Amino acid sequence: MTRKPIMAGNWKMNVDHIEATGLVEKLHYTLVDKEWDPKKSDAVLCVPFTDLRTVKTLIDGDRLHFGLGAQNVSQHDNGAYTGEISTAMLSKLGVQYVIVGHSERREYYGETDEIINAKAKKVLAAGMTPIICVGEGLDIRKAGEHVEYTLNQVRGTLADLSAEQVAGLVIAYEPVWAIGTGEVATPDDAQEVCGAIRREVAALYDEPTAESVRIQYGGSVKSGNVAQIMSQPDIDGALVGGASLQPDEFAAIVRFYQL
Ligand SMILES: O=C[C@H](O)COP(=O)(O)O
Repeated sequence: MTRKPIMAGNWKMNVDHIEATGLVEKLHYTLVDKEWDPKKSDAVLCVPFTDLRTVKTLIDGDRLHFGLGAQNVSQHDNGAYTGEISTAMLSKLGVQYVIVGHSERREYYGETDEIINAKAKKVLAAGMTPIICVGEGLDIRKAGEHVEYTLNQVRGTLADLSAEQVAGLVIAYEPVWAIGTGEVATPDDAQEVCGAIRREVAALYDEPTAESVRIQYGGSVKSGNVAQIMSQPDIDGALVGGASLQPDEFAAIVRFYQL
């Protein structure tokens, strides 16, 4: 089984909808210049809610080979949840991927594995693909408990999902201490946990499901370290923050196989 690499740019709370047009166009032209082959890697743009419509219009109008992603969603269907956005609203806009449980959502907005699991179920029910984030903080890493801690998050966030659902989704392993810090996990560190996640999926489901699920690494991924990270057997892509705001950098990450 060969898993198609998936590079997702998480713009976080950056880039308004006017700026988004320039960023997407620059990224597109850089990739065209460098002869990116979209059959070799998926490129997904996870943009702020207010940019979704603009980016979707560009993708459709210019037939760009980018997947469209959101960074969060409500676990509720509709109703009195001021400020929230539903899966139905996202799927109507043509969103294909939704990041759920990013460590910033866990840390600043109190998202638990139960909430993230509920969100993932809603995303799947709406026909979109969740990118489920897991990963340990520095204290857990220092205590040497990072594998068990992360696997616990995997079990919690995948609870009650079917093998078929898990086979099609994306799990992003992001050690919190490596996010936005310039401190990248070594390829071996990243592989240790990504390999453990795949074995856990095999134990919870079966081998074909584990072979099919795509596992990303995230945390200070740049053009200079992506090739080494991607050379690891259980790493199928990257969830990229800061470097996804720079068209040259993100284009190089998407074309990691040519570096
Ligand atoms: O979602 C992306 C991650 O939080 C990684 O962010 P970063 O590439 O800026 O370290």
